[in-house]
Amino acid sequence: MKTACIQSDVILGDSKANLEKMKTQINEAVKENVHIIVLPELWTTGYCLEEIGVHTDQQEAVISELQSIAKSNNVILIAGSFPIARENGVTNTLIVINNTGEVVKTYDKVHLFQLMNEHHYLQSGETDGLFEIDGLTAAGFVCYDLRFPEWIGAHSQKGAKVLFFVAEWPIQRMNHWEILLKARAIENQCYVVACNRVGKDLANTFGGGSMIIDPWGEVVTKGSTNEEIVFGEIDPKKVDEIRGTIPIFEDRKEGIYKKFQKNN
Ligand SMILES: NC(=O)CCC(=O)C(=O)O
Repeated sequence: MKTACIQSDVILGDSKANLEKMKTQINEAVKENVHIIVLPELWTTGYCLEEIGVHTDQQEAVISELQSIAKSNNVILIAGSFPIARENGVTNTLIVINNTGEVVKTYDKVHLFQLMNEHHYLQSGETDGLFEIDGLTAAGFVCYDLRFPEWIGAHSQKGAKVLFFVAEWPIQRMNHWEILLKARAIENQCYVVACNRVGKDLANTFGGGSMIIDPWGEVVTKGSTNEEIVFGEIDPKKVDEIRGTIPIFEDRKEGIYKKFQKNN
């Protein structure tokens, strides 16, 4: 499955301009016959959290345009995350669109990142990130979720073979980004596909470095710190091969873990 991560820069608070730019980049990716395209976290608005409520109205039109793009190009979009207005506030929501243009998954970021003030402006999600694409079980997460291995692991234990991460991850913690992505691939014996933005906002410079990592922890492809499209292949058979070689899911000792948690 040929996969592309579009690690774009983001114009702060300008959904229309960001969509126009993203459409051009999606067209470029489509020319390379990709199966799956992954976009970054909050790429329509960036982290303009103080005024995020003003931008939520425009997201429905953007998502509907992406649905048409997915359908007309026969491509799956792990469409990044969007600020979505809910009853209790605004969530940072990952959207997955299949190749017939249907929204097949919405996942609200569960772990809000205090260092970037998300907890002051956003509501956290409470539901899982599992979905199916072309008969393959996958899971999607948003940025800081990467630091929570129990949460990611719960998804591989439910059958996920590919883990998608969409991010706005600052450049000063790129060593964490790379090590954590590799660790999540190895410990879950999953492909990891991670798309991070580049460029700056008022508070941060973002590091790009989008990656595809195979279930053995080998880097299939890695982006630079510049705007670019990062391409790589996912081979789901490799997941089964590696799980057959070192059967960590069979060897788990669920009873012992539960006993320890209960007694402490
Ligand atoms: N947008 C985010 O969630 C950033 C997470 C991050 O930078 C980290 O170090 O974790």
